[in-house]
Amino acid sequence: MTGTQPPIPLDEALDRLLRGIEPLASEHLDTEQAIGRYLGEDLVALRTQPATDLSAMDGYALHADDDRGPWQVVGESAAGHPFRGSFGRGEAIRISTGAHMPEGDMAVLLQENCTRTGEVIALNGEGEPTARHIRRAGYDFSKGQVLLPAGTRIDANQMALALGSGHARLCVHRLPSLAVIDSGDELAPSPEDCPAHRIPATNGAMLEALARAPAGRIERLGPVADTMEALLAALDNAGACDVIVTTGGASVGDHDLVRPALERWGARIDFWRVAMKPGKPLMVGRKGSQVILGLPGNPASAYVTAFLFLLPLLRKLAGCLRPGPQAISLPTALDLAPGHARREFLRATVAEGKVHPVLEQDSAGLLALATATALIDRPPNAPETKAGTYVPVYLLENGGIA
Ligand SMILES: Nc1nc2c(c(=O)[nH]1)N[C@H]1C(S)=C(S)[C@@H](COP(=O)(O)OP(=O)(O)OC[C@H]3O[C@@H](n4cnc5c(N)ncnc54)[C@H](O)[C@@H]3O)O[C@H]1N2
Ligand code: MOO
Repeated sequence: MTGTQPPIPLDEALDRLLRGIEPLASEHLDTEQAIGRYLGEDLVALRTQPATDLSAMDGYALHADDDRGPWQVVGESAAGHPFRGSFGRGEAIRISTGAHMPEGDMAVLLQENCTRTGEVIALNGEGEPTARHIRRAGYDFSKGQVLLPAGTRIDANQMALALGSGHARLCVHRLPSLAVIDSGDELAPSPEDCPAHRIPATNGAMLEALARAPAGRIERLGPVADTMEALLAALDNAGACDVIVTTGGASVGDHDLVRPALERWGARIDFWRVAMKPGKPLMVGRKGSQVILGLPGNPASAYVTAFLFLLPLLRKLAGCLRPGPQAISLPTALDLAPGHARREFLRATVAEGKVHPVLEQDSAGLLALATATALIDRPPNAPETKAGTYVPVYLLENGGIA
């Protein structure tokens, strides 16, 4: 490929990046250690829940056809301590929330709907006994039922389901390892030691933080100098990682060496330049099974391209079923000027159900980037868009996927 080809559309670029990417191998982990991993196989219930009918309320269990009272309280079913005997009409069992219902066609009388005198309860006019307060056996899930498909991310709530359905261990995919290489002679490693001709290196740390959830091990290499030797050495050091992401040096300047360095290193460049703003000089290469993403150096360009390309790539390697960010639709709070020929991602905030583009959209602006909590997705050559019109939006929290 050559650099003279026009930028390719974003959807094509994403398709070319993700096509053929297979999830990494799976392994078995203790369920509580599987947080943040993606299921390697469907989660199938090993037990039925609830295993028997349970009371959903504190009160009294009685026969469903015996709803007038009064009743003699002849026993108790507490959570973890079922009532083992039998009882007749005119009798009731004290029952607590989560306790086993006695066998038979039962109803529950809430304790606030009766008056208790010694061992006798009577209706107090506030409500009747009802079977609605019974949680039926298996209403939640049944043994053998597929509960979550392979590729689902295990977060706190999915972990609870896995434990509840009987899984002490889970089959989950390995998380990809990532090397982050930032380059540029102007980059100062320490923000406290930064003369005027330099700027603090921010992209490496930002990309590491952004990728922390879907990546396993992350290696930071850099900032490295704008020389072929320094870039080749960094690429050699990144050799064992599943994914390498570079930032800076991706454009056409005399010191933009990432592409020639990748080619010299033996990588095949799949494509370079995507019709998006920010982020045009995005590059994708491969060496064996390794994928290399070359992101632009401007911080907003690096962030947006990492959000739209790096995170989905890592998620797909980690076994995620739907690795791309999910757009929501929100009304724009301000008029949007006619868009650019490239598909544009406006940094924005969300408040009171509306999306507000931030005023500074320059791709080098750190302050505007730090203000943003969302991206507005503007199609190529978008017409002027009036305030109140619904536009597609990606929320930045959780990589836009939660
Ligand atoms: N003649 C042209 N010039 C440029 C074009 C073009 O098409 N023709 N594209 C522009 C676009 S779009 C972008 S985006 C930038 C991207 O350039 P590079 O990827 O080569 O990035 P650098 O030149 O190395 O840096 C750009 C900017 O970002 C700062 N930077 C870089 N790395 C970091 C870092 N780790 N932490 C903080 N800041 C970083 C760097 O100092 C520069 O200010 O190219 C345009 N030019
Ligand atoms: O399109 Mo570049 O990524 O902003 O400045």
